[in-house]
Amino acid sequence: MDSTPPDLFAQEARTLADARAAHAQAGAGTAAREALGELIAGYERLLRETRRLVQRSDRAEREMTQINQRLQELAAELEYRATHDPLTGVLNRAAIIDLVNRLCKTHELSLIVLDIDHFKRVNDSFGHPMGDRVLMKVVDCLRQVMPANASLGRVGGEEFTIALPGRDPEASLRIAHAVCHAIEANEVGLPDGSRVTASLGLSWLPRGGSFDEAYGLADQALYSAKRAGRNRVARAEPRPRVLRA
Ligand SMILES: Nc1nc2c(ncn2[C@@H]2O[C@H](COP(=O)(O)OP(=O)(O)OP(=O)(O)O)[C@@H](O)[C@H]2O)c(=O)[nH]1
Repeated sequence: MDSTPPDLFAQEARTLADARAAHAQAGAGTAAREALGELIAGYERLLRETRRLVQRSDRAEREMTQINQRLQELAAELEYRATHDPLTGVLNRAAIIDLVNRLCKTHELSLIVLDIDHFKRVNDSFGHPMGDRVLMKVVDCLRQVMPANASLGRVGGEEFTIALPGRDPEASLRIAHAVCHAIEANEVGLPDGSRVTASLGLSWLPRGGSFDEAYGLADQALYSAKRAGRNRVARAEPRPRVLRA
C-alpha cells in the first residue's frame, strides 16, 4: 500500500504546469509572455515557501505530541512516587491515610496494623540489606493472602496497615489470622533459618469513621498482641453500628 501522504498542493502544481505550458507557447518577446513568466516565478516561490512552512508546522506538531506524551509519563511517575513506598512498592503513609479516610465515608471498615516481631534483631544480626529483604518478602506474602479489595500501606519502618472495606468484624478477624499464619509459614531465607513473625492489631468501625480512630484502636490491640507474646492477632472491641430507628 502507498503510504506517501497526498500532496496538499496538487491543484496548485497542476495550475503551475498549465501556466508553464502557456508560457512556452506564448509568442517570444511579448509583454504577455514576460508578465506570465514573472507570475510563474512568483507563484513557484510562493508554493516553495508554503510547502516549507507546512513541513515545519508538521514537525512542530510531532514534537509537541512527543513532549505531551513524555509529560504524561512524568506526571504518572511523579504521582506514583508521591504515593508509594520506594522499597516495597505499597502505598506510603500519606496515601494509605488518605485512602482509608475516603473509604470510611462510604464503607464500614476494618483496619489491620501489622508490626514485624523483633525486627531490630534481623537488622542487628544480619545487616540492614537483609532487613530490607525481609520487608519485601513480608509484603509479597501479604499480597498473596489479602482479599482483592484490600489496600496495603507502609505506615512506619516495619509497620504496615491493611484496610478491609465492607467486611464484618468476624470475616476481618479470619483474614487477620490468615495473614498472621501466612507470614509465619513464609520462607524468608534468614541465614540462621529462623522464621519471621508479626503481631497484628485489628479494629472495625461502622461507616463514618476515620483513619485516626481506626488506627488508634488497632494500635492499642497491636500493643496487646505484642505484650501477650507476639506472633498473634488481637482485636479492639468493634464499635457498635448505629442503627436507624
Ligand atoms: N532494614 C530496614 N530496617 C528498618 C527500616 N525502617 C525501620 N527499620 C528498623 O526497624 C527496627 C524496629 O525496631 P523496634 O521498633 O525496636 O521493634 P522490633 O525490634 O521489631 O521489636 P518489637 O516490635 O517489639 O517486636 C529498627 O531497628 C529500625 O532501624 C527499613 O526501611 N529497613
